[in-house]
Amino acid sequence: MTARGTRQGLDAEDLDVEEALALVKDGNGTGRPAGGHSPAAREDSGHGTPSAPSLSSSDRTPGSGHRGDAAEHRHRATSWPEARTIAARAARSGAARLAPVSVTLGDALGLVLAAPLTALTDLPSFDTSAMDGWAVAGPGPWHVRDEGVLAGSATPAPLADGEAVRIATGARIPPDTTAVLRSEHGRTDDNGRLHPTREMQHGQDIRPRGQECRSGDQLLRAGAVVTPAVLGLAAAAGYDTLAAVPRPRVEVLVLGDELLTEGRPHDGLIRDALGPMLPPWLRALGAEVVSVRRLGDDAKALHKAITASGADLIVTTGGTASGPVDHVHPILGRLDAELLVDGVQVRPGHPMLLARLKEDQHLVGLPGNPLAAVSGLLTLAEPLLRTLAARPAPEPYALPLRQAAHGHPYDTRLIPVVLRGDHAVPLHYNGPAMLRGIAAADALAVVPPGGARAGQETELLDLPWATAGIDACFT
Ligand SMILES: Nc1nc2c(c(=O)[nH]1)N[C@H]1C(S)=C(S)[C@@H](COP(=O)(O)OP(=O)(O)OC[C@H]3O[C@@H](n4cnc5c(N)ncnc54)[C@H](O)[C@@H]3O)O[C@H]1N2
Ligand code: MOO
Repeated sequence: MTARGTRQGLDAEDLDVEEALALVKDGNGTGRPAGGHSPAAREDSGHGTPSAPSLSSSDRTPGSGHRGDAAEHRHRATSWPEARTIAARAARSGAARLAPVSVTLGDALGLVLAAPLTALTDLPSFDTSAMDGWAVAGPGPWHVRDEGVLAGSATPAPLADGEAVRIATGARIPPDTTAVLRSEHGRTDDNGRLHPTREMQHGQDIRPRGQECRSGDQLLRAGAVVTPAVLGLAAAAGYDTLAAVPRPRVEVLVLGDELLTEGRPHDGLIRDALGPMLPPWLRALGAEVVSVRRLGDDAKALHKAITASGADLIVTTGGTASGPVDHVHPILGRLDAELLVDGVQVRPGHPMLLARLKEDQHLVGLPGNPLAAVSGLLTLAEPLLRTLAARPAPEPYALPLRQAAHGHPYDTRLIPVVLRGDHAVPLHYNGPAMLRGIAAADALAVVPPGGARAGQETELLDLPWATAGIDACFT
């Protein structure tokens, strides 16, 4: 590690917990192309502060003989915005579209309506009292009937002029009622006659039948997201089931012989971070995760799992690069898959890929480094799943950065940030193998090639739970 790298490590450890998780103390200025650092210094760049561009190993060593590979990769790699567009477009092709299903209200939350929500009844479906009090006929004083009218009761007898009846909010209005007098606005005299204590308007506090809608009115358009409020409206309007776009079915295949599913890392083995992280994140992106399988680095098992899968989307983790046990590319080749995206000009995560396996089945290959996998998830899986689920694209938004963020010379960088006031504050620990930054983040900042100055408006990708809360997005 360079002196700079060591210094940054100490800086980070010297911060108190809040600061260490939150704020970048940077000013390093190492956003320069390869050549100025030893590879060891560049690897994770001192606790992953945004000080150095995450150049791939072949980029790092000019004249090492790998230069051609890097240039070739960059040539093939898709720009970050284009990769997202391609992923969304892949889901739009006719065969990929998911046929609408009929789901009970209990299962519809978060889905998108496949048909307009049309009222099956007038709302309210009968003239109803808006208040507790008396239904009255004509101007007061009134003679009050003995029996009152409660919500849910059958049609009450008509009122004669000068007559009143006790009525509850939501109860049917007796025929010939002219107004409802609120209980706090009526006084009964010694003879038991009811007097108004305020001036009254004709029809006051009566909700007439059809005030909100008539049977057949369109309440919501196809494409509306089913929120809790939509469930309430649908029930009120007479629905038991809804026609909705189903959640895309996703199968996760976790690759890597080095992965442990419990205990502490030991003997060169590490914990699988993606198995626990991806399923709930995919659900928050609208997917139904049908299975999570750990396949090790077994090419045959991977081939079999892909060919046997009936999922709309297969997500693999690891094995995207060109190491001896990186099987994803060779197997996609054997399967004659169409590589729609083969590498993206983004850091971390540039080896990510998107392939069409069948007309209605895609595969997103996430790199194994955990933050690189997050990058792939948001770059390729998010637009694909969102489009398959017919969800609306989030409105793009930007905030100024509190501190400068060093960019990669050619590629987009995604950097975890917290939102403080009207600024985005870049976080430490944003190296490709690190989750410490993203675990404390509210969003990812999209830093353009060349970096962003302090105060520069920077596009943000929200993390679903940061805005909606943890329960709202994992239904
Ligand atoms: N010669 C090159 N080597 C590498 C390049 C390159 O361009 N040329 N790119 C590097 C980058 S950038 C990334 S990212 C990785 C992508 O690697 P793979 O997708 O093939 O992933 P693996 O090699 O299987 O794993 C990489 C790294 O991540 C760890 N890992 C894998 N799965 C998990 C998991 N489920 N939970 C936690 N950690 C995981 C794995 O142990 C490795 O440390 O390639 C670079 N190499
Ligand atoms: O930096 Mo790699 O791009 O870790 O994914």
